[in-house]
Amino acid sequence: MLASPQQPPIMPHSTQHNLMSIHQNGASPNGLGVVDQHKHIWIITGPAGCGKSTVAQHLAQTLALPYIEGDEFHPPANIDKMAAGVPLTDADRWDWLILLRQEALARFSGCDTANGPPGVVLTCSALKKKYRDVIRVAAYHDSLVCVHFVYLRATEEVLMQRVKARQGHYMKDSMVKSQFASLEEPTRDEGDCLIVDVAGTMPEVQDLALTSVKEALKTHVAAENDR
Ligand SMILES: Nc1ncnc2c1ncn2[C@@H]1O[C@H](COP(=O)(O)OP(=O)(O)OP(=O)(O)O)[C@@H](O)[C@H]1O
Ligand SMILES: O=C(O)[C@H](O)[C@@H](O)[C@H](O)[C@H](O)CO
Repeated sequence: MLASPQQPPIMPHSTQHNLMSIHQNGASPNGLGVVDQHKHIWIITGPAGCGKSTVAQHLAQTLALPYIEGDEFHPPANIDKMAAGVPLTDADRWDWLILLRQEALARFSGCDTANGPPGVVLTCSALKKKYRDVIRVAAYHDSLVCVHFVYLRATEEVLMQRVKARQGHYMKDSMVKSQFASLEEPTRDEGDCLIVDVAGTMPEVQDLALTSVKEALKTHVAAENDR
């Protein structure tokens, strides 16, 4: 069993780096009309059924960024456990979280933003603050990496309905309660989390998430310009 990783708190990266330029003509690799030298990891988080995959695919497609489906990186033992209706423990999740962090960084390795993607979109439930801290370590060794969480907020009742209606998925609605029991919603103190209400229709939620990400990037750019 792995010990719980101890990490010091991390400050939001948006105030830490120098912006290179803003495109004058609006054309940019990330589709936002903004170019900077940073590599942004957008982690779409929340309990089972909150819409992580749906939102992440939309963001990745619209912004032309690589997309990593975090659930594909669970070891078979974790999937078997969840399919059997047994909630994962912290110990079940540490290696998976580290793997996701490595996978996101791998998309940037060996490339600067002129050659590689300016960001990556990753789905990960990241239910607890200490799980988010594991992902935040991505920024420790590369000052150009910025980590942002997009938390999809919903009530337990809404997610019960959505998971119940979903066909052919190992995660059944009986697991939603335990997901909420583990959930530590991001607080303002964490500084790098966007919160998106997912009560609306799918297109509404996708638009909200996209707008939030664009706003966060603009804020990042403005903060860099002020430095
Ligand atoms: N805003 C929405 N309104 C109605 N249904 C939605 C909405 N967003 C997603 N759904 C549906 O809810 C279900 C869960 O969505 P999705 O698979 O994207 O969630 P998820 O967070 O990735 O789930 P999991 O973590 O369990 O894989 C899907 O059937 C999806 O079509
Ligand atoms: O941390 C967890 O408990 C897991 O990541 C779950 O959230 C599932 O992977 C996901 O919800 C699939 O339905």
